[in-house]
Amino acid sequence: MEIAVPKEIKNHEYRVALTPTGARELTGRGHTVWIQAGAGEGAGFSDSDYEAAGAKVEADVEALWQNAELILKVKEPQSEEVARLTPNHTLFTYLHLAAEETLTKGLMASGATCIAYETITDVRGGLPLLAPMSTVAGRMAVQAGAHSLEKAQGGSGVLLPGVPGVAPGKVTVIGGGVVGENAARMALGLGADVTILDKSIARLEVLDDRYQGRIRTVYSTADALDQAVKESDLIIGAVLIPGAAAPKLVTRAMLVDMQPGSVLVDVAIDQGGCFETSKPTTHAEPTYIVDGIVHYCVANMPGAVARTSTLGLTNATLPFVLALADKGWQRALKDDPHFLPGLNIHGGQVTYHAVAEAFGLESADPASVVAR
Ligand SMILES: NC(=O)C1=CN([C@@H]2O[C@H](COP(=O)(O)OP(=O)(O)OC[C@H]3O[C@@H](n4cnc5c(N)ncnc54)[C@H](O)[C@@H]3O)[C@@H](O)[C@H]2O)C=CC1
Ligand SMILES: CC(=O)C(=O)O
Ligand SMILES: [Mg+2]
Repeated sequence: MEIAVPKEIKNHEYRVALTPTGARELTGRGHTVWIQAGAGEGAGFSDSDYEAAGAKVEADVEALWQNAELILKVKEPQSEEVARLTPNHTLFTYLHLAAEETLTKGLMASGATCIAYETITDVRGGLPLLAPMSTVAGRMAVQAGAHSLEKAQGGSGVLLPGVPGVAPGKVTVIGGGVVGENAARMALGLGADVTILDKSIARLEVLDDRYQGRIRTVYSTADALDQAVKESDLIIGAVLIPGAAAPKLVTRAMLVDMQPGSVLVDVAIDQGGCFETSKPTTHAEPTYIVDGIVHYCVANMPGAVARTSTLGLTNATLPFVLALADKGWQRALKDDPHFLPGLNIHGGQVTYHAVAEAFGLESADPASVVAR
């Protein structure tokens, strides 16, 4: 199969979708890998590293896309990339479509087959291609939040660990999944006073058992959210309803109850965000202030630590990439019931129910699409 790996073009996105190690696996099975010149540089891989793995380096981005059957990316296609997609392409990347109507319609119009990393499942009910980047983003969320609390960033001037004789800052994490647990672990490590809110009792049980009372667990209700808003120096938004737009859990009206200079880090921004006042930001300008509250809403947080993130992401994606290359998308999805929910768009139709629902569209059943 002809496989292309473009250089990412989203703001400050330095990850790459395939490492030289992955390229070697593919070329060793007889596939042709085209890597855009410089695509791996941000993650520490040179063009010659890819050439040594049997890949071909292509400087002409139009030719790269035109000749490919399978396109491997990290972030959702930007508008100039959507324009390059055709019905001959299978695109494998993060999509987060429920928050992006224009992108959804653009991908439908392209006729391409679009498979999203973030909706692939596993036997334990997890999201194995989201998890590694959620781990990174959760860990970064506390760094970003702690920095945003500094006065020069518009913050309240609270140091999360406190000092002897001065109480630590309070951190509330809404959503105790992969992002939430990793954020809580980092906040705990810093010495902050940490609470996790979740709707899942089973998840709260796991966290309670794992952290033995060092992290407070609270069932998420409107009352619990009101309380969190009044008390917290830093709130991290980490909820997810897979594939769907995030629920707005903190409204603008609630911000008046927060201490001025407190910080909201909305990691769930890639699914539209869980604070009413969130809007996507970039690493170039990560924060803004609404009603005295600092908001950090970067939709590609792991892009900033591209070396670690690329290695973590590609470890998880490689088996799926190999299946797509060896079998073609239809067989690969048909053979694996956990890969099948990755199919978000095919032949102009949305094939993921929560995405279709977000925009009032009809969805096609992915199982019948792959059976065709
Ligand atoms: N901004 C960025 O760069 C990145 C963003 N993310 C995003 O972070 C979000 C969280 O991802 P994961 O932790 O992997 O998901 P997850 O599925 O592991 O965890 C989500 C948690 O939210 C809980 N939840 C759902 N609705 C809730 C509610 N109303 N109140 C309280 N808890 C609720 C669930 O029970 C679950 O425990 C996703 O939107 C993901 O796409 C992930 C990586 C990078
Ligand atoms: C999950 C995601 O959107 C990212 O890693 O950028
Ligand atoms: Mg996005």
